[in-house]
Amino acid sequence: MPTILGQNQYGKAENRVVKITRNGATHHIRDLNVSVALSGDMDDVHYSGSNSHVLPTDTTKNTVYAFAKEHGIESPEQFGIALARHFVTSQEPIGRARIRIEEYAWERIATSDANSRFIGADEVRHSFVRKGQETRTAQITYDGESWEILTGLTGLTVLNSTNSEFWGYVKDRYTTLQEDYDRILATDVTAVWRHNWTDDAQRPPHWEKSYAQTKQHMLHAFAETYSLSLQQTLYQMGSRVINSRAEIDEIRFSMPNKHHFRVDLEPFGLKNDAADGAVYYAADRPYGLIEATVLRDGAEQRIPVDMTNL
Ligand SMILES: O=c1[nH]c(=O)c2[nH]c(=O)[nH]c2[nH]1
Repeated sequence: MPTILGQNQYGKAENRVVKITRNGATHHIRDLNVSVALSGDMDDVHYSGSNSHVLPTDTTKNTVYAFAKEHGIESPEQFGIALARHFVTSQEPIGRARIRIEEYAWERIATSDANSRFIGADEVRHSFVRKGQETRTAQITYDGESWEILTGLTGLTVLNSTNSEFWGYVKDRYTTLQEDYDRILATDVTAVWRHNWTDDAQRPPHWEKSYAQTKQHMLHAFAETYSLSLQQTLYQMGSRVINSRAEIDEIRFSMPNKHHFRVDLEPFGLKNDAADGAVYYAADRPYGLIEATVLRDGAEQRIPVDMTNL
């Protein structure tokens, strides 16, 4: 049977880069996981094994580390842009570069008052604790002409202990779920959003500020929405981001409904009402999985449906 080569890409995945920047005794840390995928005129290496167009994946790894040293890491987006531009513009056969980045956040360990009497303040400026919060993600794609910058986060765990109801749903012969007028709403937010910056001729967004504020808008919308379903909360979070951030046209969410079931304590003669402060069983699986994209009116839907399940 004759065959032909379809879509293909290659590169080094999951390069773990930790960059320390020293400002006197105060150090700064950026901790990234960077994956490179290159594509272009790669027929020969697949059909005949000729490597004449192949920049080794080992070289792409080295480039990631060298760029961290040479250019620093101002933001995952800036770093990904520098890398993608380099691969596409320096290698004739490479027409497209996709850089995926996860960033792990760290925060400084605060000195205890007792210790600061014994050690200089400077001595603790190099100690960090990994933040238990979200992982930041980025995917940068460049075809030599235009950019697509997808930023996101995963593992942002949030919980409302009230202001959530779920009732009025379809009931068929298999429905056993009781309507609930005061439940816990908890989820691990995974989100990916697309910036409308595509053109080198225009000034890019301030990536650091944009990320921090987008996350805040999501958190505020989660906390401030009186929820009748997780779907409604998701939509409120997306709308808040689109309405508040002019640089973002599209955002996609994947949010598990982390069910908390009120425990039946009647056998022990105990009431367990939400209104009095209840005891819940936090189930880990199965979980409802609510996923949707929220778009600026008129914008095109471009974030792939499965982008949030990588
Ligand atoms: O917010 C919810 N949305 C649903 O679609 C759903 N389905 C379900 O059983 N519980 C919930 N909760």
